[in-house]
Amino acid sequence: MTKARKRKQPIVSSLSSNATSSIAAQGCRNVIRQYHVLLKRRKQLENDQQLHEQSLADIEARIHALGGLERYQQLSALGQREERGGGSQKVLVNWLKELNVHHSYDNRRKLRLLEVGALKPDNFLSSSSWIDCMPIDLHSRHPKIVEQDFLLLDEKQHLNRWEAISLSLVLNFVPVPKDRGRMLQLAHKILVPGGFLFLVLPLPCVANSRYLTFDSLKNLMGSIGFSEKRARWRKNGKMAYWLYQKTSTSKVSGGSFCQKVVLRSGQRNNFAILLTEDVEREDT
Ligand SMILES: C[S@@+](CC[C@H](N)C(=O)[O-])C[C@H]1O[C@@H](n2cnc3c(N)ncnc32)[C@H](O)[C@@H]1O
Repeated sequence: MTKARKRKQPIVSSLSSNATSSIAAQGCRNVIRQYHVLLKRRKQLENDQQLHEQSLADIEARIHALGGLERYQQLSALGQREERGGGSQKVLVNWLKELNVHHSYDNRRKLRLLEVGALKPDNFLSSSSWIDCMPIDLHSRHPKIVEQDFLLLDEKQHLNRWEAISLSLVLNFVPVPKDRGRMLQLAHKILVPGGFLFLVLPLPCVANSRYLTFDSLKNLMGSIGFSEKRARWRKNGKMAYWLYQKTSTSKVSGGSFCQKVVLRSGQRNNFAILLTEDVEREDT
């Protein structure tokens, strides 16, 4: 009798329990990393005066070969599954509860949360009695997720509209340091005074960057007008989480945090966040 052959599952598309093995997780991380590298390279080529169309076409083809944004999101969603510890929203909700924020809201007046980079429409379902979440993403995977680039939000329309904003694993997706800064500054502008910003980054973005340290991030956020309420990471862990509160007006001026400064040497990554001098200052 011939032995029934087991069909091999491709590492990245399988949603079976195989996918939760550490080898599969490593495979996912590798693809996600390659995707980030290609996004950065594409942005560099787009900005290059002597644009090599051939190179750009090559990058596009490689992004396409990896499966594009849809595949990237599919792999990222694997990381959000319960067996891998679930999504970061648990950390945000727990922190808000620790700060007793939930006591100020109820079914009639819920906390208005803008979730940027939402892979699922119902991440905050278990807190829906006091959180009203609007999920947005560059590419919507569900009718309830609004397809919207956060960086292109109409600032005036969103002014003072949000009591909390979540940027979980979004800043590191953005390839240009100035756009990362713009994201944080825009979040500050559209939050109500006292509003909360939840930030999640892969730990190496801060723990092993040439241009960013935990202290410099705290100062950079302070200059935008955020004070750090909570921070969490583990040595040798994968993720770092922060909760900030909008406590003051922005004080970004005089070039601090507006250009790259090497803070540490050695074998490190180039993750950086650059701010733009306050528009309000330019207006006055
Ligand atoms: C790694 S996934 C993060 C998913 C989820 N928030 C989490 O914590 O696991 C990054 C998501 O951010 C989205 N994204 C990146 N830049 C964005 C932007 N400017 N506006 C809206 N969504 C963005 C991407 O499309 C992608 O779905």
